[in-house]
Amino acid sequence: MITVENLRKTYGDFPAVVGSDFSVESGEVFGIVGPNGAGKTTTLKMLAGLVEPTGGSASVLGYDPEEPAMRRKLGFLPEESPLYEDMTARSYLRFFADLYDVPRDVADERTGAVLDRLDLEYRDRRLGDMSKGMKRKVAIARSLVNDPDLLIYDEPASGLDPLTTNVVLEFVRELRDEDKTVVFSAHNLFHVESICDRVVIMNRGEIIARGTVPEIRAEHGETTYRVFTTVPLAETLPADDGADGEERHVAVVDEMAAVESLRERAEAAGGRVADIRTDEASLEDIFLRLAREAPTTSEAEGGRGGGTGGTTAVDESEQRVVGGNEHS
Ligand SMILES: Nc1ncnc2c1ncn2[C@@H]1O[C@H](COP(=O)(O)OP(=O)(O)OP(=O)(O)O)[C@@H](O)[C@H]1O
Repeated sequence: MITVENLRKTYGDFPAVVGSDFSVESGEVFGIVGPNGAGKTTTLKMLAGLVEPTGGSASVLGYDPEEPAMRRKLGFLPEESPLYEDMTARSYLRFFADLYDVPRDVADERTGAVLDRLDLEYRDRRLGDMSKGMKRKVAIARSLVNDPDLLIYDEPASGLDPLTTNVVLEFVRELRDEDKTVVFSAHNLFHVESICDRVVIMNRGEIIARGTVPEIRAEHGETTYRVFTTVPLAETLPADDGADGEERHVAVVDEMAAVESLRERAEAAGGRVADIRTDEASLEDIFLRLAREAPTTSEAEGGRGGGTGGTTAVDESEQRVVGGNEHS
């Protein structure tokens, strides 16, 4: 559905995306995750044909993303959805239906079903009078007006309250059940961890880890073991007594060989290992460690200094949605 090879974007001499390679299979929910300024939006805009890459290639739905035909088959949700404040949700969605040549009755039914699932009432309210969460729901409905197979969502749940976040993420998960493919970005790792089939983690323009969440955890996460013994050993600390009132001591180790060593020494001291608990690193832990450790090509080249922040100038091409028209 999507193949990306050595995709790059440089703004002036600033490398926003440095040689990305990944593919997205049909029917997947694929997450691009990273902190502010990591290059997520730039990547998504290149896939949506809204930003021209500086190098490399991307194939989306079998098209070069620059081809207008591709955009007609895509649903793109920008990070900040520009909405016409004076329009009602209903008239706004019909306006987009017209642009995509979708008959109004079909569009009304399609977007109405989306808004029902997203729990949005007040469809005749002015967009300017809607809350941020309500506007986001209208923008999501807009992304589906043309019934696309592929959805590219930039931070769909950013800035929403926890309840609305859950509604939106649950909706994204359900899109997969309808054989849609979803690529979305997030800086909140919890969002990706809960709904993505596969993930790439970006930092400072580069992909620093990839795979399913369990794969990333297996490759980059440190599993630690809390080993409870019934006798004190050199590296144990006192712990609460066991349920049976038996004395307990605990040591935290990060490899099975150390667990075995504790077992042997506990037994040699007349005790035993009473319990072992495994603590798996969260995606958040892994991300923080990788981000700390990752040397960046761009840094080596002196292009991207430290820090992950930066201001994001809105590219004019974001306004293009269908064909070469300027709107939205
Ligand atoms: N049009 C532009 N002109 C110059 N620099 C840009 C432009 N767009 C993005 N950048 C820079 O490129 C880097 C990557 O930006 P991008 O918006 O892709 O990151 P992001 O991961 O989506 O961040 P955020 O989570 O804050 O949206 C940032 O340092 C940003 O300032």
